[in-house]
Amino acid sequence: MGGGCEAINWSLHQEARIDDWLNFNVKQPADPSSPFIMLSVSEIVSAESYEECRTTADWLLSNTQVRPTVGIVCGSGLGGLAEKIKDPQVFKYCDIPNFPRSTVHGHAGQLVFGTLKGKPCVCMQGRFHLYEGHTIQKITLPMRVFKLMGVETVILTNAAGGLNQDYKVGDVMILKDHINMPGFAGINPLAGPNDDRFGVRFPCMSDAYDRELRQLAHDVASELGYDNFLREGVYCVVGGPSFETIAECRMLHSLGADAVGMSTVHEVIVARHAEMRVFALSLISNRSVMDYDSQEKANHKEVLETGMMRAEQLEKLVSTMVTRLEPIDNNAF
Ligand SMILES: O=P(O)(O)O[C@@H]1C[C@H](O)[C@@H](CO)O1
Ligand SMILES: Nc1nc2[nH]cnc2c(=O)[nH]1
Repeated sequence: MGGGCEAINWSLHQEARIDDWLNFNVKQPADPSSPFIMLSVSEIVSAESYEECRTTADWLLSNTQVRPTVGIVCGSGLGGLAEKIKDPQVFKYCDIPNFPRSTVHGHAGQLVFGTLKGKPCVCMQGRFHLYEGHTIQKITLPMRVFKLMGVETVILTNAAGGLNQDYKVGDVMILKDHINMPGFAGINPLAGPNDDRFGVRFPCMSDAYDRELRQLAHDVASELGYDNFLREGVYCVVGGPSFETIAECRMLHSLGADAVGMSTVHEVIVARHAEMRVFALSLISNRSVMDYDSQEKANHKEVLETGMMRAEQLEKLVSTMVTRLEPIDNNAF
C-alpha cells in the first residue's frame, strides 16, 4: 500500500452507477419554488468550508476593533457571563454570515465582543445543538471562526445531568475527559474530507482538557471558597433532546460518565483539531434519575433555574480564570 493517497480507479460501470445515484439522490427539486433546496454532494462535502469560516471571521473582524484571544461559550441558562463583558459589542447570530440560529430557551443567540478583566474576548451567548436540527459542522462553525479570529483558548460551559451519585444540584464539574456517544455512530464534526488548514486528519483527544487550565480552575475556586461545590469528572454527550431513561443513565454511569449533556464535546473536538486550548465546565442542573422508584423528572425549567442560582459564582470563577490566562508561547516545544 503506497504511503500517500491511493488513486481510486473507478471502472466505467462504477462511475455510471455513481452518476445514477447522484441523479437520483441530489437532483434539483422538480418545482423550482420548492422550499427544499437539495444540496449537491460537493456542497454537502464543502459545507462550513474554510472559505465560509474565513468569510464569517473577516466579516466580524471588519465590524469590531476587538481582537479576541479568549472565546467563551455560554450553555443553557449561563448567558449571564456575557453581561460581565466590558464595552460590549453585540452581534445577533441572525446578522452574522453563515451563523446558525439559536432556538433553545435560555440561549440568547448573540455574539458579544469586549474585554473581560482587561482581556479581549468573544462570548457566545447561546450555542447550537444537534437536536435543533443543525448539522454537526454548523454547530461547530463558531469554533473555527474563533480560531481564524485569533482565539487561543476556549472556555465552554454547559448544563448537565449528574450521573455521579455524590453530585448535588448546583455543583460545578470541571471536565477532565469526555465520552462522545454520537461519535461511536460516526457522528463526528471532523468526519469528511480533512482541511489541513485547520488541523491534522487524526487529532489526539487524550489531552483535550488542558491540565494547567484545570489546575488554574481548582486554584481560583479554592481562593473564592467554592471547593464545597467544585467537582472534576467525565462528561458524556448524547444527541437529545429527550432526557435519558433510567436504563440509559445507569449504562452511562457504568461506562464512567459523571455527567450527561447534549453539547460541548463536538465543539471541543473542533477546538482541539485547531489546536486551541480547551477548558470546560458543567453546571449540574439536575440529578439524573437512576432509580425506578424515584419521582424526580429531568426538565429544562429546572436547568435554567439552577443556572440562575449558580450564575454569580460561575461568572466570578470564569472571569477570574480569564484574568490569569497566560498567552500561548508558540515557540514553546
Ligand atoms: O447548551 P447546554 O448543553 O448547556 O444545554 C443543556 C443541554 C440541553 O440543551 C438543555 C437541556 O435542558 O440544557
Ligand atoms: N442529556 C442531558 N442533558 C442535560 N442538560 C441538563 N440536564 C441534562 C440531563 O439530565 N441530560
